[in-house]
Amino acid sequence: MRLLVKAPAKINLSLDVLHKRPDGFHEVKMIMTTIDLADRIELFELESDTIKILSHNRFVPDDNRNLAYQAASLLKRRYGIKKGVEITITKTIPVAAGLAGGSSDAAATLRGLNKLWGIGLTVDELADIGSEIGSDVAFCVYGGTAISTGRGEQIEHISAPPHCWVVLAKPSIGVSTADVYRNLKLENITHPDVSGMVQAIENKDYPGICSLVGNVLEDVTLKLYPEVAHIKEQMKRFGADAVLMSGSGPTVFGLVQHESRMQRVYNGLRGFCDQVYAVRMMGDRNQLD
Ligand SMILES: C[C@](O)(CO)[C@H](O)COP(=O)(O)OP(=O)(O)OC[C@H]1O[C@@H](n2ccc(N)nc2=O)[C@H](O)[C@@H]1O
Ligand SMILES: Nc1ncnc2c1ncn2[C@@H]1O[C@H](COP(=O)(O)OP(=O)(O)OP(=O)(O)O)[C@@H](O)[C@H]1O
Repeated sequence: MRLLVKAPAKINLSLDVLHKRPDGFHEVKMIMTTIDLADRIELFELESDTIKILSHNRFVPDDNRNLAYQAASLLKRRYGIKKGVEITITKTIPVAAGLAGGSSDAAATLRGLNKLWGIGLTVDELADIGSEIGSDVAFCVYGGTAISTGRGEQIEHISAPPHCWVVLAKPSIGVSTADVYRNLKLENITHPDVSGMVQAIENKDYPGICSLVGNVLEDVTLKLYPEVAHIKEQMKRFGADAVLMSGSGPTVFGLVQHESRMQRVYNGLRGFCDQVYAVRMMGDRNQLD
């Protein structure tokens, strides 16, 4: 049997770090929302007891370092599954970009294998399993829009933000999330108003959302990679309503309400950045699969 699953990217509209925890992770409070930029995961059931990863992207590992491999392996071990799977990953989401590409591939693999192998887990159970793979995986299992706390794995769903365009620009560098958290100076950060952002989203208050975007990891990545600051400036100059780095970066996103303005921002950025995308917010949970 063969199954196709969609693995959409996320952006962080707000990202706050509260403190460093004894386990080395950081306690976060953030708002994530799904966007219409997705990898394609194809699952093909194998009778032999193996997990095979196929990907044509040289930055994506094809062994047990791949988060989709880890998802399949975890399900096999926990539920004593003796069958195997061939996982073909067609990447659209840029790699090491702050868009949770690997996490979403893992989440889609969990959702898909739950069906393919007939395990019968609920979505909450799949999210719990996902959080063992990475902090962003639980959110990616659900999709939609949520407040994430803990190390990112505790999910509280909220309503979708109002429709708008999201222009994404990724400079040609990959960023290590661990490096960015390691370089964060907790005593120097200006905390974004996460609760205000929740209110603005619930009220479908687009100007409110634009005025409240904030990410405490942005300053860290901007210092490490000045080209990210340059992209931010350009995106503002071309007229995006709000501009912010997503996750640990380096992707910068701009929110734009009107299509003509979106075209201006998109075309302007394409002039000096290889990876530019114009997509829609997809912050409603029911739009997954
Ligand atoms: C930056 C974000 O993408 C925002 O959504 C997430 O916080 C990171 O999520 P992720 O990539 O799934 O992160 P993980 O794979 O769990 O962790 C990678 C590394 O980032 C650091 N890390 C991650 C999450 C967190 N709350 N605190 C941390 O300090 C840890 O050093 C960890 O070893
Ligand atoms: N399925 C996968 N797709 C992409 N990268 C993967 C995958 N599995 C493992 N990786 C590894 O994970 C690293 C981070 O890639 P990924 O695209 O998930 O980062 P990210 O978008 O910054 O994630 P996040 O926003 O959750 O921090 C890559 O450098 C790659 O080696």
